[in-house]
Amino acid sequence: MNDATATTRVAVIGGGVVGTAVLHALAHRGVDAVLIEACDELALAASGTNSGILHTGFDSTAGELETALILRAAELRPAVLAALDVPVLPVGARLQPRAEGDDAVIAALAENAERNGVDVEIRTTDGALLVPGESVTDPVAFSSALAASAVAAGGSVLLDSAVIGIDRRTDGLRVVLRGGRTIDAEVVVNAAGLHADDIAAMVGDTSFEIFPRKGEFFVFELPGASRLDQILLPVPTKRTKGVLVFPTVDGRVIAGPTACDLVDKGDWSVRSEAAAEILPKAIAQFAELEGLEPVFSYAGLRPAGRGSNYVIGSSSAEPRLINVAAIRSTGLTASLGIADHVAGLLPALGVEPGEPRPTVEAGAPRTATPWWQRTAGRLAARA
Ligand SMILES: O=P(O)(O)OC[C@H](O)CO
Repeated sequence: MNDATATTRVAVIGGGVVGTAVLHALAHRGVDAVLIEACDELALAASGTNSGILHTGFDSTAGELETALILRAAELRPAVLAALDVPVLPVGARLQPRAEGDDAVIAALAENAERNGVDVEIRTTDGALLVPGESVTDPVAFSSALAASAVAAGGSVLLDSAVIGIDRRTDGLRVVLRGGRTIDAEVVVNAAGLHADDIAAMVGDTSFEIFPRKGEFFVFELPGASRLDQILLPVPTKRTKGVLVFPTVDGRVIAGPTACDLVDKGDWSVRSEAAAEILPKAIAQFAELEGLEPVFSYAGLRPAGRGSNYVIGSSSAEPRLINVAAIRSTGLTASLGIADHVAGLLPALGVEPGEPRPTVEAGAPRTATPWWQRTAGRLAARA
């Protein structure tokens, strides 16, 4: 697509896990679609700096759109992952009671899991909540493989293509890229993560605001034969799942994240106080971390909505723009469900997707450095 103006039925803005999942869903339904990403690689920013955990939704609030899409994603994921060469550790999670009152919280979480149809068990020996369906993946490989599969199925990806404007036309929207190229589309999907509010504002939609909720992580290498073969969860709150300790697909252990509300969408630094916020909580859950120096640290920025969560639907200012915004850290988990939901919004806008076809096989790109280092390193270099 080197022409100054290209035409597609659906333009997807944002090459994170949500945008790539939407492109994947559309391409596999025979919808002509182009993904537009500002960076020169996919899944930098929020998607490449999260935990990489695929949650089950055991603790999600029943009845919310976020929960419905997490659960829908869980139905769709096995078939998609079977076709994509993405590393996944199906290790399950454990929430250990530690304080007075935790038993009651665990009992309530187990009831919540049952409402959501998620398998959990309260271990009789110690009251721990076991969640066998939780797993760990590489979120960059996950996103890249979705995009590669989408391209193999007929979709297109434009990298290094920052969107600087959206113009209304009689038959759709014109997306204007830095450098002057344009993409004409009947429908535009706004999956721009941290910048979804900036994209919506281009059509006069100021109905939601995105702010960065920083999550810092510390990476460890365990000595000798020590290993962690489960995701360790603290008691979650509505705002955060708290400080987790979990194994990575490349054999390390990560502790984090913090949850620190910021203003600057470009601040990917790890704050000096982050270690004190993370390490005691991590050691309380996994004593083997005591005395170990982290080998790396990184910060992710969750695209949090100010007073909103999972803002998905046609913009009030311009129906042909579908916002997929305020997708917090569960976006990796819910991405396939989100994409399925977005595909269902298209017929009302005159784009009729076909029946979904099986995912076209595609490999995840192999990189010399692990995803958490590559992405954080790129962001630091750009800062
Ligand atoms: O703190 P939360 O709730 O945004 O969750 C962060 C976890 O790392 C998600 O895997």
